Amino acid sequence: MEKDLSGNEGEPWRVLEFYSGIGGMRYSLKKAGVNAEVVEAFDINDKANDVYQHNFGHRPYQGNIQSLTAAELDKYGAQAWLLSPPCQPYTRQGLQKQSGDARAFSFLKILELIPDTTKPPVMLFVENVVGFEASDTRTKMVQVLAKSDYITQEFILSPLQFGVPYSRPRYFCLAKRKPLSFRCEHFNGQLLWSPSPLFGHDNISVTKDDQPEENWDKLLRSCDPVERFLEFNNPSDRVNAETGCLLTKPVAVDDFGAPEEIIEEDGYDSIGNYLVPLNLIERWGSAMDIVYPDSKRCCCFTKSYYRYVKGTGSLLATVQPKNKGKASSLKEQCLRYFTPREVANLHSFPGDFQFPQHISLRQRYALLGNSLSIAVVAPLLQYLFTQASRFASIKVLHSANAHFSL
Ligand SMILES: C[S@@+](CC[C@H](N)C(=O)[O-])C[C@H]1O[C@@H](n2cnc3c(N)ncnc32)[C@H](O)[C@@H]1O
Repeated sequence: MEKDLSGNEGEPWRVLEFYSGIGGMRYSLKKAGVNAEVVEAFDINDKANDVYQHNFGHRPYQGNIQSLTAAELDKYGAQAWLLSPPCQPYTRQGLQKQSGDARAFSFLKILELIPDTTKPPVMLFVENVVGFEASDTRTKMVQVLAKSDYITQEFILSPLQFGVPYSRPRYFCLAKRKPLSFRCEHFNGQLLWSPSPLFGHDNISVTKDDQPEENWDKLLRSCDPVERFLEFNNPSDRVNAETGCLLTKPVAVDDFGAPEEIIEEDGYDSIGNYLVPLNLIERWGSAMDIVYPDSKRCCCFTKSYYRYVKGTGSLLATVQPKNKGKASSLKEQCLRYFTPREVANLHSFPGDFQFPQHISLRQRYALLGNSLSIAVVAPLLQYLFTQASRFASIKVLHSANAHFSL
């Protein structure tokens, strides 16, 4: 029998959110319908913390996670830890130094504190880039967790598998401390490439080899079109090919093709801020990933979107040519950047998520690029917080939820 998502007989689960950024995990927890309270969030970046505070009314602990001690963590009495550590040590574009990269140290340090805490968390959730699953950091993580009595299930999933026209495959590790168990126990210790266990289908093949291309084609067809995620999508917002984008004044670009940030009089709400300058199209057009309002897929937005065009995210053609693609002149297609609100929409952030006014356009893109897809993380958290058997959950809750004081 499955337990509902409430914590300790109606009491919320106490959760710590490490590497909180702009709060993607916290939004996902809310969306998952988990009865949980984020008792503290941790991030070293003051701009990320400004955004988090603006939306949640609480400023995360601003400091290096590496310097936290087991005694400090004990004070929070948390039963679940959510972690999205830096991904640069594992990205294909990076040096792939993995656990040897200084940016990986804090994550391993925090995991190694688990046996030293008096009440270790009963659930953990880790998010990272594809590539992490083959790293020595992942090997060390699994060893540390196994030693402390955790069982794990790992996933590689993309928003495309949840109806969102957005390719952002990411690695996830879900861990539970025995005697807690997963709803689909026979996937313990496996790396799964399908969300089907999250929906209670435990008889479906979920390995990488079980995902033939025709399955992906089918998935893409079932996604919503990109236009559903646009904030400038009325005919009057579409840039006029003859007047709009051709009038765009050439914008100064740096050596990498990054346009200077020029904010139009009416702030970030003007479509004029997002037009791709013609001189940038002339220089970098062949490297651009272009999508249309009716497209069913766009590329992952990274933290360098708007600063560089190559491999950082898609551009939107606001004028649909007769022949899509680069055969038709890019200049006629009136290319524009996706706005930060549109990137947030593709990350499935709620409509009331906002940036405080002082966060610049580049900072907005950088913070969003570092964040995560709520459409993917929410069902994973729902799966994590659902216990397999009433017996197991009651037993653990008695030991894990004894009263804590802050
Ligand atoms: C991949 S992002 C996570 C973003 C977050 N999940 C969100 O929804 O925005 C990693 C975050 O970890 C923070 N960070 C990196 N190293 C840190 C450290 N040693 N201590 C505290 N925060 C750190 C960065 O500032 C960044 O916001």
